[in-house]
Amino acid sequence: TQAGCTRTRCSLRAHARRRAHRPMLTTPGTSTGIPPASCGTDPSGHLQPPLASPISKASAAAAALPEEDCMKLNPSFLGIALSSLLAIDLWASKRLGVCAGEDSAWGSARPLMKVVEVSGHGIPWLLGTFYGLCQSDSSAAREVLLNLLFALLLDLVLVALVKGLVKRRRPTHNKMDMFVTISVDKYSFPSGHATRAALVCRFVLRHLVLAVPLRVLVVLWALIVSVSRVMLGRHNMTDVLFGLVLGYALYSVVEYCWLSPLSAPALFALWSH
Ligand SMILES: CC(C)=CCC/C(C)=C/COP(=O)(O)O
Repeated sequence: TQAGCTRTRCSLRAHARRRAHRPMLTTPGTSTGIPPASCGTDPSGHLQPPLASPISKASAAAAALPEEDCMKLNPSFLGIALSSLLAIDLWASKRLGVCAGEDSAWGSARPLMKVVEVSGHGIPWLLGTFYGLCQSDSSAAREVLLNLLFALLLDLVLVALVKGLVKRRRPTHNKMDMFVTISVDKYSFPSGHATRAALVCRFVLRHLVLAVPLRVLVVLWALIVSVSRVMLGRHNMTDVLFGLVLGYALYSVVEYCWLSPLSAPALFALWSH
């Protein structure tokens, strides 16, 4: 937004300079010669005399510009809505960070929340899947586990890319005492735990034959992992919500690119005993 404003200001100044050095051939106010009511021209279409205050000077400069430029000066509805949403997000996330420290309101639950954190961490999931893959003796199980491994790796890469692009800092109340992190994990958008939780949840529900109570437990686990990110103060709510959406969508990509002995014979040959 800052860069956008600076660009708009520069373009205003450049426009104003060009106009000052140019004989007026058309009616000022629009490039078509029709004066817009909002641009500070008098009814005959001439510029109003310059005003004393800096704000008035800025309005006068804007008045000398075509209508499109005047419109750029107005803050957009989308911009205001987005800033308000982010402000609410920061405020609510701080209030919900009840396990952010030992001295927080629910500080005694912090060790339990950290166990939940490890249950959604990339390392146990990667190692567990890899171990399962080495141990499996049925080709059907190998296919599922190989695709889970592919999904987990894809998730790690995608989250790292988005974190590196967005560069949103973790909440100020977060203590950086997380179990194994990589460099982009100093950023918080999106939550890697939430993406993984949604992805694994969809994957497990689709490919494992489980009794209903176990299916409910899997969904509850994904929800608890996600909520715990905000409670631990690791994330703002929007990081987690976006993470859940991303993980859910990522599963569709995995399903679309499903690896099978037909589509990736070399990969399956590697794991066949
Ligand atoms: C080092 C490996 C293999 C994974 C990193 C997992 C991790 C630390 C993700 C960060 O999650 P949040 O974005 O939810 O804090």
